[in-house]
Amino acid sequence: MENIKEPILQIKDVCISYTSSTMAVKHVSADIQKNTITAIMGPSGCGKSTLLRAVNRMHELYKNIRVTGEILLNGENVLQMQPMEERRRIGMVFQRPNPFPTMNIYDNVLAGYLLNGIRLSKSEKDEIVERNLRSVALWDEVKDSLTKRGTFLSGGQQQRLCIARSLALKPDVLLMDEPTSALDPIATKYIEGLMDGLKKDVTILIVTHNMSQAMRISDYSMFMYMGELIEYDRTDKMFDNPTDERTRAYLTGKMG
Ligand SMILES: Nc1ncnc2c1ncn2[C@@H]1O[C@H](COP(=O)(O)OP(=O)(O)OP(=O)(O)O)[C@@H](O)[C@H]1O
Repeated sequence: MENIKEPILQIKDVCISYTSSTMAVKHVSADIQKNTITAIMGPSGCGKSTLLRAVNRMHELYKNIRVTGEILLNGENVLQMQPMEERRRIGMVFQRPNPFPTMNIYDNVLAGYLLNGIRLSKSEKDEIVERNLRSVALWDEVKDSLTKRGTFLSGGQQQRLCIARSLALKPDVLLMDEPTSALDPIATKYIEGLMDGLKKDVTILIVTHNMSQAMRISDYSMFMYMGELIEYDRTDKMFDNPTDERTRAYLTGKMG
């Protein structure tokens, strides 16, 4: 694989264990190119979500988990950043859309600011809400119902709202853990269609089970197997001509 010219994120020899006897992620190293989409693929249980969560320090919610190695964001160690700073710079979108149920649509977009006690003028708020709802192509659909709860929206709209909420803080990196797996095919296509346009502002790292999705949307792909990063390359190269037999077996459906 070519050298990554402008790595925004550098994962260096990361190992993650939930228990003392097994490692869920084993010595993973990878540089992630700025303003691209990188897909993380692999069979169930291979460590994709565990790795993604560590990039956002979500692992700190788990008892007894152990993370070694370094994860650098623009050269700064994420694992040692102030949690609030780290959450602002690295956003996350989950499998199930999770708008804050007590907040209306407008406040959901601003949630990162509201929850962190960051004060904004009314015009700043209006601007942030409109700009971010436009970036996920939701503005026209909700501009007349901004005071309604986010949970009134369809699943696909809720997920776009959650993406807008993450983008509102202008993160450097957006992590997405199977963001369309709970959505119908039309809502999925819609979100996939947006992603290319988001790359100019944010670097995306996405876990997906869906190989054709990875092929459609990503510039680079990683294939993980039993905690190891087996192959990492340009997506077209990996799908056309994988180097490792295990990658080939997975991509041709011979491995779960
Ligand atoms: N909270 C946890 N406690 C203990 N072990 C866990 C925990 N979460 C995950 N694991 C284990 O870590 C390994 C990696 O799991 P992980 O969820 O990261 O895989 P994955 O590739 O994301 O799987 P899937 O595609 O099914 O979501 C698995 O062996 C899993 O059983």
